[in-house]
Amino acid sequence: MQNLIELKDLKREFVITKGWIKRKKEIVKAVDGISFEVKKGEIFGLLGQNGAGKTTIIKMLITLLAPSSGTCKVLGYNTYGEEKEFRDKINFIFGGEMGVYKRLSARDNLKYFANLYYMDEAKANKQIDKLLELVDLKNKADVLVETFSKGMVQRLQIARGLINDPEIIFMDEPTIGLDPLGAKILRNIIRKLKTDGKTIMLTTHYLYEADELCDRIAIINNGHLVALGTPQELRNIISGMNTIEIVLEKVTNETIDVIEKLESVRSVEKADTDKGIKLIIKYLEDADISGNILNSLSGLKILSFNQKELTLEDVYIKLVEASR
Ligand SMILES: Nc1ncnc2c1ncn2[C@@H]1O[C@H](COP(=O)(O)OP(=O)(O)OP(=O)(O)O)[C@@H](O)[C@H]1O
Repeated sequence: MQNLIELKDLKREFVITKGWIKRKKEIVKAVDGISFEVKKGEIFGLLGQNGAGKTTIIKMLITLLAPSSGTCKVLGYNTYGEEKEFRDKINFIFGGEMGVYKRLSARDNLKYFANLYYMDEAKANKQIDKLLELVDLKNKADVLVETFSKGMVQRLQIARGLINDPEIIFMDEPTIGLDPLGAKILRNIIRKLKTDGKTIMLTTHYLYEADELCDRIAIINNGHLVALGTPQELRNIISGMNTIEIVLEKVTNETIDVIEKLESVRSVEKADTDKGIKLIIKYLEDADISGNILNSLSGLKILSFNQKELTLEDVYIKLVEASR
């Protein structure tokens, strides 16, 4: 499959000044030697904590920021120096940002952005109708954006980002600040874009969202690539451990000792919760251990028993902690 994005040993530094009296210069290595490729038609996720370097990567890809060194190519062109060759074939959507005009209607906003691309009027009108339909704003097309909910504004931003029918769409936290339903609608639109053949790179803090949407995920920490793969491949990196969560009315330390000593159990954590005392038991994946655990709890009142599969969150926390 064709690579539409290529990063090779990409770096970006910022010089910041610190201190009031003794002003001192410091170098921040926002992106510190990152390499990966994104294939045509992929939904590729960048995941990482605040300050990991995600936005800096996106900004270099969309030509807003020059790299300090390394290769940063989009559609085969260098993002710095050859930006004119591909700028009209990409677009970006920043979550939570007001990239649309509140005093205009949805349709007039899109007409304005179509004009910036010198689109022919008939072609623009056709594209606008198609996009309003895609983001489910057809009924609100001629209503002022100032009356829109956050979810509607964000859907309009998606339409704005698609006005030039880009091959690649970059999205920086597209669902930030949306309620669960609004976020779900947006995720469905992103999926639809993939089926229409678009390539999408997005950043998100929501692990569930990355797991649900992305074909592949890059986990970034402190400007470094910590892991890269499909959600399943990432889960496999730390596979080998499963979790059972049990909530009990009460439990003694002796009982916890007994569970800890069971073969295959690797750790037992105790937490006081509103619902009772929760035991979080980590054990080797292949072991069939629930029967032994239940035996050691005989006579105790079990309020809930939950066998949990490994989530992307477990992987993320483990990898980010290991990379510190
Ligand atoms: N213009 C700038 N000047 C100085 N430092 C910057 C600048 N832009 C980013 N940084 C620093 O670079 C690092 C990476 O920032 P970046 O915004 O890329 O992180 P992020 O992963 O997108 O974080 P968030 O999830 O909070 O948006 C941070 O330490 C940040 O403070």
